[in-house]
Amino acid sequence: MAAEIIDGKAVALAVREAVAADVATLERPPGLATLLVGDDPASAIYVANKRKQCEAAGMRDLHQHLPGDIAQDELAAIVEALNADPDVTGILLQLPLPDHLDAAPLIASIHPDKDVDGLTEVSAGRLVLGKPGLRPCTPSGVIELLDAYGVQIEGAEAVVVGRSDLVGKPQAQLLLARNATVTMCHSRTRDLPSVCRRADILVAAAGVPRLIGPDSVKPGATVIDVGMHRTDEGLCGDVDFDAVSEVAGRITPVPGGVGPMTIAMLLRNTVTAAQLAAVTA
Ligand SMILES: NC(=O)C1=CN([C@@H]2O[C@H](COP(=O)(O)OP(=O)(O)OC[C@H]3O[C@@H](n4cnc5c(N)ncnc54)[C@H](OP(=O)(O)O)[C@@H]3O)[C@@H](O)[C@H]2O)C=CC1
Ligand SMILES: Nc1nc(=O)c2c([nH]1)NC[C@@H]1CN(c3ccc(C(=O)N[C@@H](CCC(=O)O)C(=O)O)cc3)C=[N+]21
Repeated sequence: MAAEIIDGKAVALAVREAVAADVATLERPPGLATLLVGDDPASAIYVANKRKQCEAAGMRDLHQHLPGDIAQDELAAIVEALNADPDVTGILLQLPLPDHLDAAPLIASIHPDKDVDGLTEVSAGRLVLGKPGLRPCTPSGVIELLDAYGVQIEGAEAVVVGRSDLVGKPQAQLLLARNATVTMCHSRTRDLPSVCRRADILVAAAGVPRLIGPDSVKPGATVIDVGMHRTDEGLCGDVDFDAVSEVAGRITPVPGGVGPMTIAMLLRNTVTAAQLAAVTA
């Protein structure tokens, strides 16, 4: 039995329509400041998509394309100016940055109520403590997909492969907050396939092309592929899609799975940030 394909494009479209409806009820359109430093081609495509969808949802696109040789203190000053600017609802610093820049202090300096990527220390703390706040886009998009397909999270065995600050760690926290039994795997995990086979919900975010094969999947499990790799044959994920589809109950494709959700949740977060700003104004 082939697995049901989880259609991230369709769910993302529904989220964006709901966001546009929420934007229409706000007094002022939210403004999203995307910062793209340098000319990484993949980042340029992502940021272009974010900007296009931001405008389509009725929000203001406050993009800045900065030179690849910008100094750390210049970039820090731009973030500070955006923090202070009431027209700026959300700030997104596209990663990775060029090698001479240190991303950590820049991310840390983003005002937590404008942190639409959910990457600041305050946002991470709010997530862990179960307080309202802005959640990282990719893992919250994964939760949205699970909900859209009626996958039961409460009580489920969830295994997350990867423990990055951007994806794996917040993914585990979000699943835990929904009462899954969560296991986190990483590069030092002994016998990854046997741990993965416990999963009712398996989230692959290791950044290793086709790391997850059919021997790592319990029959009927829901498999979510966060990985994104450009190969000569096109895009692929961290999951061996063709082989795993024969075992899994549901599976996300790459492209058309988690990727579109990341952008939809960024727009959702921008509306949430506008609402947070309205409360504190
Ligand atoms: N679709 C989307 O919207 C997005 C997709 N991505 C994609 O998701 C993937 C992961 O991204 P990100 O979290 O930023 O990546 P990172 O490289 O920051 O983290 C990778 C994690 O996977 C672990 N890992 C690496 N190799 C293995 C292995 N062989 N077995 C088990 N664990 C392993 C690492 O372990 P350790 O900690 O021990 O080093 C690390 O925790 C990438 O392909 C990225 O392109 C990322 C963001 C958004
Ligand atoms: N500060 C920051 N926040 C991020 O959220 C962030 C980042 N930096 N750096 C890089 C990763 C990667 N990322 C993706 C966004 C959209 C798609 C996406 O739309 N993917 C489409 C395909 C796009 C294509 O064809 O290239 C899909 O999977 O269908 C993928 C990956 C966000 N990231």
